[in-house]
Amino acid sequence: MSHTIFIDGGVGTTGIEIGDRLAGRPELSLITLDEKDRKDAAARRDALNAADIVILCLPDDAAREAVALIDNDHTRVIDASTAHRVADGWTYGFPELEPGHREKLAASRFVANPGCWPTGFLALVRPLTLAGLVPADWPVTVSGASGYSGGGKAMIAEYEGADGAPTAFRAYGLGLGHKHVPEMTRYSGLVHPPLFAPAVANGYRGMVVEVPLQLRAMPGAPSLGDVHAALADAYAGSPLVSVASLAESAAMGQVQLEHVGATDRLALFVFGNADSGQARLVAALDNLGKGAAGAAVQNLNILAGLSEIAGLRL
Ligand SMILES: NC(=O)C1=CN([C@@H]2O[C@H](COP(=O)(O)OP(=O)(O)OC[C@H]3O[C@@H](n4cnc5c(N)ncnc54)[C@H](OP(=O)(O)O)[C@@H]3O)[C@@H](O)[C@H]2O)C=CC1
Ligand SMILES: CC(=O)N[C@@H](CCC(=O)OP(=O)(O)O)C(=O)O
Repeated sequence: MSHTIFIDGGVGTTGIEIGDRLAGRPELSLITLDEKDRKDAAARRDALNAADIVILCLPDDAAREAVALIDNDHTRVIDASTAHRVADGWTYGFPELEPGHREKLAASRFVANPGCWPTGFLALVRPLTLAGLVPADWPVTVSGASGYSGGGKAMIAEYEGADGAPTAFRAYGLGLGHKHVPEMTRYSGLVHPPLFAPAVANGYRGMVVEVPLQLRAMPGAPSLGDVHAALADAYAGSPLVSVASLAESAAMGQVQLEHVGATDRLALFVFGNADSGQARLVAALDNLGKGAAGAAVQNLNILAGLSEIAGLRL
């Protein structure tokens, strides 16, 4: 059976990455619009309604408009923007979130693809709240650095353009109202918003997301082994998410922005010091891979009942 797909915003940073992953797959047929039509509401309406599955790679307002242009009762939507991530009627597109979530996604019509930062954060924290190792009211912090393609065409131009004044590293989100915090809070199972301290590094793609934990101060003072076991159990057999052993992590001693390269993998590490009872949990991913395009294609595969990793970069 062939599935008709339309990528709205197909020539943007995320849209191009998705197109690359869908190319040459005989089970999919792609609707594309000419350059002159790609922002034309009538042309987009036709394409949106002709598709079995649409992937929205648009700014938030344009994504809301695209959903409003769909006037049939069957086109299924995967929205890569922030517009619908905590909206009623939408399923959060992180299949690994918790047991049973993949099945919920497979039966959904409207899927909101996670943000890149929440992907790393939730992968580290959700198994720990589920296991009761991190209490729901624990004050959690998440920090990290992202490649500048995380900011789309505008930030790429800022770093690569002739007038660009690229800096090696900049902290942002300093007002603590980053748009990813609501989805981090809701899907982690935490009662309070995590304190989120992001930064951009002068590299095109890749990100390192870190959750530090003062294990000795937590109820039951969980060990590094307890934390590692909960993560390893949660992702056992996962084709995309890996959890390094404590020994591997300790031997590695560092995680680079480029750790997974241009792939759709998500690599998790537990670092720490058993004597001080402190841990640094780290997720490495590609913001354009599992952080955006890889997740969108994984969700498309799940919705269409295809192999979950078809077209993905392993
Ligand atoms: N970059 C990343 O790492 C991630 C991005 N996302 C999300 O994915 C979405 C796309 O981001 P990204 O690809 O980075 O952004 P880009 O700015 O690179 O691409 C957005 C595309 O949408 C097009 N567009 C804007 N308005 C309309 C419209 N009304 N109709 C049709 N097309 C329109 C733009 O056109 P034009 O080319 O003319 O500007 C552009 O091609 C955003 O919501 C972003 O938040 C999610 C996770 C990670
Ligand atoms: C480096 C950088 O600026 N990154 C973006 C997030 C990229 C992403 O996940 O996008 P959406 O949530 O918009 O879909 C930011 O922090 O706003």
